[in-house]
Amino acid sequence: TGNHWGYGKEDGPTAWHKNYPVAEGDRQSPIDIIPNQTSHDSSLGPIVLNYDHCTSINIANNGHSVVVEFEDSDDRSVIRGGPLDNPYRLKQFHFHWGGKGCHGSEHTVAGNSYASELHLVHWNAVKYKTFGEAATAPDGLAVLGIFLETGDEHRWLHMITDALYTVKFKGSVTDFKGFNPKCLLPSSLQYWTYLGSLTTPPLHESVIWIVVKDPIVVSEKQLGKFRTLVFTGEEEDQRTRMENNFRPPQLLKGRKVRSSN
Ligand SMILES: NS(=O)(=O)c1ccc(C(=O)N2CCCN(Cc3ccccc3)CC2)cc1
Ligand SMILES: [Zn+2]
Repeated sequence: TGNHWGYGKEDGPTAWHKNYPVAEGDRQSPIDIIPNQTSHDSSLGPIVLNYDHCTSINIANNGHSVVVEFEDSDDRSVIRGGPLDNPYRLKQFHFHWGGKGCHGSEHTVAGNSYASELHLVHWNAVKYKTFGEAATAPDGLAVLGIFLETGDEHRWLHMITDALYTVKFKGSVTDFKGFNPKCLLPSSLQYWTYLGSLTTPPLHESVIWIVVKDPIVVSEKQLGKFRTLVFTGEEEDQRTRMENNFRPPQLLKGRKVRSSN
């Protein structure tokens, strides 16, 4: 029906262009990042995150991923520096992941995928009045991408995974206050940056991507809890496990990927 989209055979990434022709545009995401083909740019300063007064509101299953939303009515939690000309306000973060033992990141590095990818979504509230308006502007959004690889248990991820049972079904939302996503970042914020798009419909070409080079490590058990979510609503008889909710890499089409030092 209508603009319904998903990650299945019929409604997945290869079909999105039918309802969202920009899927075949010149600045689509994700991409395969080939480190020795990126250009090192010494003018690229460090990424600065001011999340200390961030206010998480809720955690939700939107039928595509699990999303933690933030209060974004002022500049209490922003990202600045690096390739950004303005501070960008934190709006939400969410994850993309694979099936058991499979990989599920969206960006790949020299053809290699990670188990999962965390996206911290920020919007340019200096130039635009609302997130929705920013989401359609070429410099409207800044998304910080963090790779997750499996290994030892992550000491703070349990704060997310312990809440997942409350948002099993599409459309479920529960309170989720006092969570600061700074605890999900690797120690080094060295990054690659390029101009791209949302990786889900409507695929707006409005994202300045900042992909952090170092992954964080989470356990297979923690990742398995994401797979207890379902794409479908509680009222539906079909229970489709939420996994492989990632778009594969798109053509670079001549874009430059810059590397911080
Ligand atoms: N994977 S990702 O590229 O990091 C990514 C980032 C943001 C979203 C997101 O928040 N979306 C999707 C499209 C934008 N719309 C804009 C909007 C429409 C109507 C009223 C308000 C905002 C909101 C929902 C999705 C994916
Ligand atoms: Zn995403």
